[in-house]
Amino acid sequence: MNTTTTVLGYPRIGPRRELKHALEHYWADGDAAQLEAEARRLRAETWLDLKARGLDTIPGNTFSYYDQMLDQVHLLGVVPDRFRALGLSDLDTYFAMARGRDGVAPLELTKWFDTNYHYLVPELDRDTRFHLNPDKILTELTEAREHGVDLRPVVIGPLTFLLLSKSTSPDFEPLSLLNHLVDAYADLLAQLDAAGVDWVQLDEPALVQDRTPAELDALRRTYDKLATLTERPRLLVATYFGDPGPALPVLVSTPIDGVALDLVSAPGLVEQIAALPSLQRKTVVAGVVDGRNVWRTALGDALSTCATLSGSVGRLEISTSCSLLHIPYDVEVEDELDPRVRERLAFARQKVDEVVLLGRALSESIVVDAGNTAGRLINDEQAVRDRVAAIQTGDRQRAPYDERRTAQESIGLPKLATTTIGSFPQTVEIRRARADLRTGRIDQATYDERMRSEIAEVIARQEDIGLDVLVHGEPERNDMVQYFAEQLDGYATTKLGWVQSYGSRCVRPPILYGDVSRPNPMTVRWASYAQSLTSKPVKGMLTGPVTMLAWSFVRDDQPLQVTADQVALALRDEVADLVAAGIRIIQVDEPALRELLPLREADRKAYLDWSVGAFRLATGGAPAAVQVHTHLCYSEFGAVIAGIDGLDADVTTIEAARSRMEVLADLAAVGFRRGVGPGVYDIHSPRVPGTEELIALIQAALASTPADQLWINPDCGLKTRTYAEVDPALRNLTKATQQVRTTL
Ligand SMILES: CN1c2c(nc(N)[nH]c2=O)NC[C@@H]1CNc1ccc(C(=O)N[C@@H](CCC(=O)N[C@@H](CCC(=O)N[C@@H](CCC(=O)O)C(=O)O)C(=O)O)C(=O)O)cc1
Ligand SMILES: N[C@@H](CCS)C(=O)O
Ligand SMILES: [Zn+2]
Repeated sequence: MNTTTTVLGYPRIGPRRELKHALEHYWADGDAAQLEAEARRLRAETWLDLKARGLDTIPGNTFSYYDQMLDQVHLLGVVPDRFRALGLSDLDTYFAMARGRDGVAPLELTKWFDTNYHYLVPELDRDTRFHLNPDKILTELTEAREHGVDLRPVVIGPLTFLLLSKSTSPDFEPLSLLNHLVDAYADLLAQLDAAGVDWVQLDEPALVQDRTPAELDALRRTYDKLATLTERPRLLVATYFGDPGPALPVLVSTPIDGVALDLVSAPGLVEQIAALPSLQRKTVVAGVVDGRNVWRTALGDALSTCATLSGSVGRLEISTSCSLLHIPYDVEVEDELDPRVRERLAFARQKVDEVVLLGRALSESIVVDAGNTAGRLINDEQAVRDRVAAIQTGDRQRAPYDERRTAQESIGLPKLATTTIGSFPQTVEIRRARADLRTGRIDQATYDERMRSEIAEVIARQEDIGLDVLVHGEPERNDMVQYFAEQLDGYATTKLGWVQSYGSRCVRPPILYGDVSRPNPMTVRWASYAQSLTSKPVKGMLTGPVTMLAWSFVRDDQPLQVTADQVALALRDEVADLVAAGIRIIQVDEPALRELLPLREADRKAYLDWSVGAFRLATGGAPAAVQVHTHLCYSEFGAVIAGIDGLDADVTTIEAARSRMEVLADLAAVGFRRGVGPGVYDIHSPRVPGTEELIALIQAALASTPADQLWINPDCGLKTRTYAEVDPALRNLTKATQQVRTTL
């Protein structure tokens, strides 16, 4: 059987974060030619590498200077007026939309489905018209041909584009622009056809979420129209991150040429494929290699899935389940990883090799090493599993809130208590100290001393600013997840396993490969040092179990719920140690609580049960007099309001500045009565909020939240900001709070 191979997308930040460095140079010195040359080099490197590895079809337009949704805004010519009015070059207009400029707010940044990648949200209104601008895609086609490579351009499909866009006119639904948008796609397809493109990939991940009958009808109309055009390449519609459910029969009833399906997150699709006769005339791109986790594929299982499918489809193409954007480039460079862990891993390059190997095995009937690593758990700790098995309901239950509230009065906080979320700016000096420790230029004692002096400065600054609850500033943390993973057994971390989070910002998700336990306290020495410098309360600062999983690559041999409880028990021990060290307030961050929420409503309750349960297990041992805080950010919270209440934290700080405090009304609606700190300072923007503006936000918050319940704080941690921004912003925050207090 002639089976071909492909991947749905590829990382673009560069194996050594070359694009990050080129972007940051450009933003500092404006040398566009240098940035463009580096981008061209990275694109060519990717295409040639994929070709050399033997991939049959190479995806195009997977490179982006910042984000694929932002590219689509440029492609469709829907740049909001406020950016056009700046009169900048195309490139600088693009970056202005991503980062803001001259007091103009950027597009909103939000999470891409249930991943840790952030996209920029297109803004559409009732007057929006599309003006196609396909130069980027066409130029890349030409560039690739110069290297002897033909690409399958990847663009976001029209449905997903509209469903992820934001309406900026009242009573206006972006979906009402569909007819105009489909015309623009028709024009695009004609131009790609004229450019000699064979296949184009339209990504429609929005189909794996619950869709209304009207949306399914829009789906049918869209692809009926696009697929009956005479001047077009062959159309591959890709869904990923789940099961398209009722959207699948609708989609395949249209005359599109192929469909890509994620058989890793939805293995049940294999049976559905067999039951859809129209697929016997189409190409099915079978996502059998997990594109978003790092475990080697069980090749024998994947092979038998492909063999089953081959009888039910017109043509089979082997692929990854989704774009490889979400995993690092190359495990081969990770020479410090425990070999027992490393041999179980496949990063993007190795996933491509797996896809190619599967293709050969099917086409040439060669035998592959089954590669099944199941049953070879490393760090198999019976004691950890026994402890999880022995968890009692009461372990997730603190004293009643009223009792806690009375016990916590001794902390002595005013109404409208002010605080920050934890991190202070990660300065060049802090990062350099960590790099110097890594390369041996300084020793551990010197590094520790530098961190202590940073903590002392941060404490003194907060006292001077007049904040009520202080933090130590998290200078010692390279990342809020990696820092803990480095200290927990059962977790590995990488040297170069960078994954793009947004724009030039990257993270190195740790690898949770076995049973998790905490050999030693992880934060106590920093927290107690900070507390020793002040009579004001210092918050201990931990990352919660759900976020520890969401921002890691997690073992897939047991339910997430069990792994979450293992991490929670390690954190519970840390909480106990912080309490024993005299810390009276402990924050357990769960910014990813919303992110892991299942894409379909039907799966959400079970998720919220275990995720909230894990948080409560981590915090359940805190005595009544210890105030537990949590912090959530990066999303809209409507769907998890009951979960937030369920966390039972004494104080919840939450992103709100950009949503104008709407979250408070949602919380009030579920009878939320514990402390709440809606962020009044949007830390995602370099802008310093003025005192009057902050007073207005605090007063808006007081409209739905009583003063003795309300906290005043920024939206999120300050690590990405500079002191020139943070210092005046926090001074305005305390000043605004004092003024509002006089009116209470
Ligand atoms: C809160 N967010 C986080 C998410 N996921 C996480 N895992 N962590 C998060 O904090 N998801 C949602 C959001 C996303 N937001 C951000 C915000 C900022 C960053 C970011 O700044 N990333 C840094 C890398 C951070 C890091 O790991 N730093 C290390 C290594 C620093 C480094 O690059 N060192 C250089 C040498 C530097 C020198 O010599 O001066 C080197 O090694 O070459 C550290 O501090 O030690 C980034 O640079 O992109 C990410 C997500
Ligand atoms: N404590 C962390 C939370 C970020 S979501 C910080 O302040 O950076
Ligand atoms: Zn945050």
